[in-house]
Amino acid sequence: MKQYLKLCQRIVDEGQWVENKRTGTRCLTVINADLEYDVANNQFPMITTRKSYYKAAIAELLGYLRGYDSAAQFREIGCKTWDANANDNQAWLNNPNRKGEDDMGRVYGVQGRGWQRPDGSTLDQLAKVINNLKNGIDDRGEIITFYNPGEFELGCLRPCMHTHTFSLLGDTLYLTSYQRSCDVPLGLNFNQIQCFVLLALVAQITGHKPGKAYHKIANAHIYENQLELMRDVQLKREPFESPTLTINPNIKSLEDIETWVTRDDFEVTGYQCHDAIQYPFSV
Ligand SMILES: Nc1nc(=O)c2c([nH]1)NC[C@@H]1CN(c3ccc(C(=O)N[C@@H](CCC(=O)O)C(=O)O)cc3)CN21
Ligand SMILES: O=c1ccn([C@H]2C[C@H](O)[C@@H](COP(=O)(O)O)O2)c(=O)[nH]1
Repeated sequence: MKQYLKLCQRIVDEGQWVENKRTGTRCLTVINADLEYDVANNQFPMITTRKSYYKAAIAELLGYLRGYDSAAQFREIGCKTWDANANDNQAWLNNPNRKGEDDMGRVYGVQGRGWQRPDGSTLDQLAKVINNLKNGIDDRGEIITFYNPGEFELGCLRPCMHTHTFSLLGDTLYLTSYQRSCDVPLGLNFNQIQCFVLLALVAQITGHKPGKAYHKIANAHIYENQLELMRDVQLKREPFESPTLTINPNIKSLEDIETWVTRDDFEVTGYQCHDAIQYPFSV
């Protein structure tokens, strides 16, 4: 939690204003942030200086792992975060590749589970990584990437947290996640949780101990219409201790994740937080 507040304060103190053409809203911006989550000791990185909707963040991750491509599928599992980008983003609405209401196109999990090869077949990146890790193999390329520049025009948004690298050292599993663009008040609250849960979950289904998750961010920003709430409200609050996360131990395979797991298979204990803050969202 301290590292999150430190990054927010750094943006407030040292950030530079950058115009953003896509949203039309300027962002106070810094380059390069490194965050770390201690999954081994179950220090669940939930924001405590405002209410965090962690179940929606986990549902979003489950949707990515299942290869969802529609905001309706995300809504069904308890996550509304893709409604705006699928249905209110003018550039996407004008894009002839959009297949209708709620379509997100070839983003995130579509690339992760069905990367298109030139011969028309598809590659399931996630299944490859999980199979290898289950068999104790780390080929130094246990990488899942959602970033496919050749298909950007087929999706509503380029992936933000775009690449996840798993590393096995003895019987401990590590994760390094890369993010190109980060909405620190809104998105990072979700992304921290997702890095943690991705490592904890993959460790559980591949039979390893989780170590640390390393989260590397290139462009970290606060939108102009979020700045006052961050600077004058959230940053004035004292954080509480991190809660812990319990994952249903019956989750044992990728197939379980694909078929029956829900956001209610994840429970947080000892979460104490300040009042909710509603940050504006830029589409
Ligand atoms: N400008 C922007 N920021 C983002 O963080 C973001 C995007 N766009 N587009 C794609 C996804 C969608 N994400 C989102 C979208 C909405 C919330 C959000 O509204 N969160 C609220 C309430 C969540 C709830 O009620 O479930 C929050 O207070 O955290 C969070 C992440 C993250 N990404
Ligand atoms: O997981 C996510 C997804 C998105 N974001 C934020 C980062 C940016 O503010 C926008 C995306 O805009 P681009 O113009 O495509 O960079 O969404 C996030 O923080 N986390």
